[in-house]
Amino acid sequence: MALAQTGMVRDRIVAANPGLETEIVVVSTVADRILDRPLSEIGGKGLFTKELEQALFADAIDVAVHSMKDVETWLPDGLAITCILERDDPRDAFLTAGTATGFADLPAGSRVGTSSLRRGAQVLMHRPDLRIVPLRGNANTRMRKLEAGECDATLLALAGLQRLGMENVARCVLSVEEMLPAVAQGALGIECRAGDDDIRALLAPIACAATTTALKAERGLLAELDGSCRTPIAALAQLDGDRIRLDGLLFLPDGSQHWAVHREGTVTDAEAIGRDAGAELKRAAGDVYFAHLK
Ligand SMILES: NCc1[nH]cc(CCC(=O)O)c1CC(=O)O
Repeated sequence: MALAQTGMVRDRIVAANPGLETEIVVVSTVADRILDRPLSEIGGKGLFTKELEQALFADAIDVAVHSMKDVETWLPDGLAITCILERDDPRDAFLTAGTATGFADLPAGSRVGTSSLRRGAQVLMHRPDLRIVPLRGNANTRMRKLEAGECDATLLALAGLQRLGMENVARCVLSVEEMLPAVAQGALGIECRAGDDDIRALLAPIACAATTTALKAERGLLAELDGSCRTPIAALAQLDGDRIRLDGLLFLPDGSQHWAVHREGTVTDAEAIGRDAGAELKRAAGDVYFAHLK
């Protein structure tokens, strides 16, 4: 998926800057190498970005293409996300080798394969009778495991499937009411050295203002909470002209309890709206919740 989306972003950069010469440098990350444990156990999301950031510092690359979902809340000094592209569909897709049309009609006791705390908690919130089993690997590996019967169903970001040209494997796309996406799901961002004005200028034409605003709110919410992969959090901001609506959910990992927040306001306040929503969730869930996750 990373290679597919990097190629797409490169094509966008070249389309906006005709004649520009580019080279794709493949950098593998810890998250690519350790596939047998949940990310929440290995240590969170820096795992997708650390080696790319080292390559930026070392001048081995000039831009790093990230799924914004995998980008930590705080970036290292000297680096910046200078460009966020127009968001693809942020929703999750439901996949099964059986006959179910969504997780709502899976037989009781079915095993849903996911190593995402957010997806697991949210499935259990709606269907406490289902079982969550760990499942990692790229989309093809997960499909193979699904077909081999390691689980009865799984969930994957629709945007990722689309970038691989695999959206047809989805049995259905889950509504955001059923499965609120991860912060920034479906959005790609470009990180570069903060002072690199030449690169900034090349990227400016492909940036999306609406997505940038939505992510300010969602990432603002995350920043107020413990924005690591150990906290099951979901959030989605939707824009309508100069209005922004933000929905957030915080769960206990077993789905037995959740806290919801909804905020509306004007786009200029996006980040404050996110922070405010995050603070409300934090207050509602209480310190005990966060102590429990540490
Ligand atoms: N955690 C891996 C990851 N990071 C971003 C995406 C999906 C693509 C996106 O959100 O841009 C995925 C795969 C998935 O969750 O199914």
